[in-house]
Amino acid sequence: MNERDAISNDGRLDSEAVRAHLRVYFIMGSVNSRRPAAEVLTEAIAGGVTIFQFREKGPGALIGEAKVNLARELQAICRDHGVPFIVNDDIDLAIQLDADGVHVGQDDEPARVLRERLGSRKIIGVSAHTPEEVRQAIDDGADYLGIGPVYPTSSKDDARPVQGTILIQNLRREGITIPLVGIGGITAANASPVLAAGADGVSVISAIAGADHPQEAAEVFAQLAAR
Ligand SMILES: Cc1ncc(COP(=O)(O)OP(=O)(O)O)c(N)n1
Ligand SMILES: Cc1ncsc1CCOP(=O)(O)O
Ligand SMILES: [Mg+2]
Repeated sequence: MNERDAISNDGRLDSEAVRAHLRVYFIMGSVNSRRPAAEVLTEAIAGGVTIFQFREKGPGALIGEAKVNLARELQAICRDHGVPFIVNDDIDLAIQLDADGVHVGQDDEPARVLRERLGSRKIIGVSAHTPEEVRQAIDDGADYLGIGPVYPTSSKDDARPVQGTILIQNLRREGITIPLVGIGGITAANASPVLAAGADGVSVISAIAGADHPQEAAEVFAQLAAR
């Protein structure tokens, strides 16, 4: 991530820069693609991915040194292209790699604790599924939210019930302005209602990682999210 991009003069993250980075939020680990993750990520970034989350999770996921090595490889690609590199769940890995931020869910460490550990210059994203979880995450100092699953997904075994775009819509109607993305089953064909509901971007795994042409897939999301 370009430092000047998201850090304001007082050293805090600039919320509008975070919002801009959320437009095309690509998430991937080694299990999400039949091709090498580095190839897929490079192509996806060429297509317009604006932020990347390393999510090494699920059956067959790498562990130990192999996981760290893949994370380093993907982080280097992100760095070369000015794309923020976010680590899912594994806070120690994020600290070890000096990643740009972390994404955590409701079963992970709360944002308030993570802020203590990571400081003000790192991006902290939190998954939220209810208005209460949204309020708590904001109080705890989250920089952005991941709201979903919007549509059915086969990329997360323990996903919560599908909720459509209603929570996103309601949050915006209530005047909640925190940067947020929709996640879960989002494709080029169904992304528009998520953005129309008030999401700043769409977060996807399979629609890019599983695409025959990740660059073209990312280009379509980038066009839809360009506003
Ligand atoms: C952008 C974004 N939103 C939501 C999630 C889901 O996080 P979580 O609920 O912690 O589930 P896992 O991804 O850890 O299985 C996410 N990863 N990214
Ligand atoms: C990580 C996560 N959190 C809620 S749904 C989901 C999976 C999204 O993957 P896909 O874009 O393939 O549905
Ligand atoms: Mg998690």
